Amino acid sequence: MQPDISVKHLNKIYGDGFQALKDVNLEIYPGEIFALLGPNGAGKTTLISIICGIVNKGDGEVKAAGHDIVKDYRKAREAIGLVPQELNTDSFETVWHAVSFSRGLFGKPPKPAHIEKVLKDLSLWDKRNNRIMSLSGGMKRRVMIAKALSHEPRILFLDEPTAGVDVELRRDMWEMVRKLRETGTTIILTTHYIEEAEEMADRIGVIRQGEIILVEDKDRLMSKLGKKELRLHLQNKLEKIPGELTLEPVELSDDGYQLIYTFDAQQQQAGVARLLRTLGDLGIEYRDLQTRESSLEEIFVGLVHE
Ligand SMILES: Nc1ncnc2c1ncn2[C@@H]1O[C@H](COP(=O)(O)OP(=O)(O)OP(=O)(O)O)[C@@H](O)[C@H]1O
Repeated sequence: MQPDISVKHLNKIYGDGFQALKDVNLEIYPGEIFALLGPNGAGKTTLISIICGIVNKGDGEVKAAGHDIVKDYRKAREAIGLVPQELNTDSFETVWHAVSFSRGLFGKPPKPAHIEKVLKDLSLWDKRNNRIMSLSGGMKRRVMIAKALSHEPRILFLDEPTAGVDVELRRDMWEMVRKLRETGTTIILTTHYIEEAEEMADRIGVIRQGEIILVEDKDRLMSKLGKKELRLHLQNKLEKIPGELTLEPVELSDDGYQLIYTFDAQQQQAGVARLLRTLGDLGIEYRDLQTRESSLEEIFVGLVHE
């Protein structure tokens, strides 16, 4: 199968001499949801911007839908929809007009039936005559996606689609992206959130300091890297970790008021239940507990120091 995106030996050095991408090789296939994960400044936006023709590339070859992004710029660009990180939605225009206009920017003739389908797929149909600025944050994000899909691209890039978005809206976005994939669109998203990649991606690429350090099937990657943390806020101070817990992956905070249990995302139930039972047996009381997933940055730190 011909990849929808093919990147070979791509380098990027910015004008100030900073090398943002180093020998990047990547292939993304039709109908995939591919998540590009990496910490701040890793080069995600640079890579996307090059593929989308917004930033000039250095050495190397990049193709979108089989078209070279330099020699065949128009065809390559036409195959791509981009939802940028910065949402530009302070618009007096109506949803319908904004989305139709975006299509026109690609030199495509009007096709109301397509715009209607996109708006319906994104649950924006009822809002088609509303001004964009009057919509909720979530609806505005949908409009950005609708604009990106207006010219019928087969590849959709979402640059940090849920940065700064609340949990409910994030789930909503995930659901919507999955639906889009069902229509056959190839989806590439960048994210800091490992949970987001976990929820949605078929494959994951990890980029760090301009290098793709890993491309892997999601399931395999998550079992390798995924860690969760349970933090117990204790009623009374502990001087040290009780002997019964020394075999567990438990740490005590410096002030003695928190026990921190770190576990593989895969094995949560058994370990947590055992820990809480042991605490009960020891009469150690806690007043609150929190769980959280490690951020990719933390996982990187773990990897780097291994
Ligand atoms: N125009 C530019 N000139 C010089 N350096 C740049 C330019 N644009 C980006 N960089 C640098 O390139 C590196 C990669 O930036 P990029 O925006 O691609 O990272 P990112 O992975 O998308 O990060 P974030 O998650 O913060 O958006 C950063 O160190 C950044 O400072």
